[in-house]
Amino acid sequence: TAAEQEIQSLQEATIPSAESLYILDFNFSDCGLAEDLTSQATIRMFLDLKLVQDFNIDYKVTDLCQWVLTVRRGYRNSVPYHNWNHALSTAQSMFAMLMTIFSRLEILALMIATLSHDIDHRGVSNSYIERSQQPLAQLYGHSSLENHHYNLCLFILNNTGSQILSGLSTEDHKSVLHMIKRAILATDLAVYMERRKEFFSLCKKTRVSWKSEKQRDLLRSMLMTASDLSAITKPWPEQQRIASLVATEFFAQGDKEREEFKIKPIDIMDRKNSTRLPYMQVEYINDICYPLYKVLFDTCSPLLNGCKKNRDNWLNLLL
Ligand SMILES: C=CCCOc1ncc(C(=C)O)cc1-c1nc2c(CC)[n+](C3CN(CC)C3)[nH]c2c(=O)[nH]1
Ligand SMILES: [Zn+2]
Repeated sequence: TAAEQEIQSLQEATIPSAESLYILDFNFSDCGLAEDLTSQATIRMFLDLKLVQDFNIDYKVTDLCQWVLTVRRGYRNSVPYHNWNHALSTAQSMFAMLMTIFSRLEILALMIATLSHDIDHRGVSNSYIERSQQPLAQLYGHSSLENHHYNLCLFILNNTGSQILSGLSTEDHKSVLHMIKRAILATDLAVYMERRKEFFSLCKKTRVSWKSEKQRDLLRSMLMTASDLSAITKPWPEQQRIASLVATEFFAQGDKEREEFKIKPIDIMDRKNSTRLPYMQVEYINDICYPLYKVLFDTCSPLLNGCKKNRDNWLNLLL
């Protein structure tokens, strides 16, 4: 079949180096990459993080190739923003950020979680799903989308031919699945806004030893959000391209909320507010994004600088 063909050619492909794919750059943008190169870039990240050798992931016998292609196919390219490109750029931010602070097993969990964290996203938010009483809402209640993304991620990991965790000991397997679940559920912004208070107060302490599992779990969760929102740190032209994708998706949800629920959508999803977009963006950056990058990278770092520059770029549209 075409799918088998695709796996075959990915298996046989010579995977380009990280440098030639620019996946170590914080300015990385996936919009230039052809589809098959996005799968190869994913394989390259697993190879360079030594995940394939450390966890003897079956690479030649398709497992990793099939897993990557199955995850990629799990995203809907009909959705303007929450599609495979978003998953890849989220994983690429994590890849670029992964500090030596993390163990091999944590790196494995974070790379699988970033790539799988929005799988089968429908282009609508949790609140829309809860209000429309979709089966997902009955099934999961809160963080319904994130629970769904995790369950699909688990399903693919258990599928014959894409069991990239089959080489792990029972104990490692158990803890990596736990870390993946925590990491994917952490991408619900409501969860992030709640847990970041604790993280910010922790970081205020002069010396923080990221030794306790509880603190490491918190740091992994914060890095998931920092990766998930990393589009806000990209160079201005890329930022504007992404803004129109996000607007397309958000305004479509707003239209549906007006039509189906006869309610006024929240500002960011109301196309009637599109003139206030720069203002809403400055708010979004100030309230949600900037505080996280500031604390995470208090020294001047590409992500913090990128985010700061874009706040000024949006401010300029206001003046
Ligand atoms: C209509 C929106 C177009 C502009 O919006 C954007 N354009 C570009 C980027 C980017 C480059 O990351 C990001 C955004 C952008 N993204 C937003 C998100 C999703 C992470 N949220 C959540 C949803 N929840 C509300 C309860 C908070 N608010 C946002 C916002 O105001 N702007
Ligand atoms: Zn996401």
